[in-house]
Amino acid sequence: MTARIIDGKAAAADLRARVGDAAAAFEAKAGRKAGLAVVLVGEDPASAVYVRSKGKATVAAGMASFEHRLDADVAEADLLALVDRLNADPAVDGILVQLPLPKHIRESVVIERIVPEKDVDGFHPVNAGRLATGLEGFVPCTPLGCLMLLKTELGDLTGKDAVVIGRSNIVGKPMAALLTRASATVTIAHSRTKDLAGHVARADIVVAAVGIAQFVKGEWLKPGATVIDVGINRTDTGLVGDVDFDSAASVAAAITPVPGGVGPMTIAVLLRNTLVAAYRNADVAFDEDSL
Ligand SMILES: Nc1nc(=O)c2c([nH]1)NC[C@@H]1CN(c3ccc(C(=O)N[C@@H](CCC(=O)O)C(=O)O)cc3)C=[N+]21
Repeated sequence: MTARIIDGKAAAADLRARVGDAAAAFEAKAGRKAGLAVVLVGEDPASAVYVRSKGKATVAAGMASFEHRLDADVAEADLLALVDRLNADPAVDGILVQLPLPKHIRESVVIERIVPEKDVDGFHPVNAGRLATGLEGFVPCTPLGCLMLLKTELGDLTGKDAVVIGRSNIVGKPMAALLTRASATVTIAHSRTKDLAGHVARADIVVAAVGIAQFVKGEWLKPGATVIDVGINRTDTGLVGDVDFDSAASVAAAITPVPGGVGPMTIAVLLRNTLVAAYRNADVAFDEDSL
């Protein structure tokens, strides 16, 4: 078998176009653009590239982009003061503080300072709790993008066996919560799971978010499985995912490539979350399921 390649770039372009329409409608109703503030601390080149592409995509979707760059040695208190200003700014609907932060700044303190209503990353513990308990909040962009790709690929996920490899707060845990909410049967595994191959062999859906290049082998997969590769690992030969793509593509029914899979969806969902925040914060009615 040779797997279908799930085109994340096309799916992301599709979502961005729908967000663009809804952003224009928001501006007409609210009399202002939806706004996203992105904060970058330091000069990490990869982070700078992401922040630039987020800003471009925000403007292209008809929303306002506010970029704040702080020196790598900025005091934690100064970053918190900026977050306070953004929390209070009515032109800002969403706030994203690019991670990772320099070692001297406590990420958890910064994330908890963002008001949950503007936490479009969905990293605030209040939003994590809302997802876990089925309340309305914000869901982290990468796992929500993965869920959208899975629903497009498979339709209803009820009763499907899913294995999520990786248990981070930003991908693995929220991914498992979303799949559970979608009535899949979910196993959360990780790099030290005993007989990981045995767990993967039973899965209709495999989400790899373990952060180890080409960790998941095609031989582990159930023939016909759907594979979502969240990994972005820079190697001598270029970008590779957490899945050994060539061996997996000969067993799976469908698989996301790296690049061009989950990554572009992450940015499109960030725009989606920002627009949803704008409608909620402006108290303008909106069918969130239309995105
Ligand atoms: N507060 C915060 N929120 C984030 O969402 C966040 C963050 N910090 N820190 C860094 C990670 C990483 N991230 C990516 C976004 C898009 C691509 C993406 O579009 N990738 C393309 C291109 C990859 C490339 O060529 O580098 C692709 O996979 O096709 C990748 C990675 C968001 N992150």
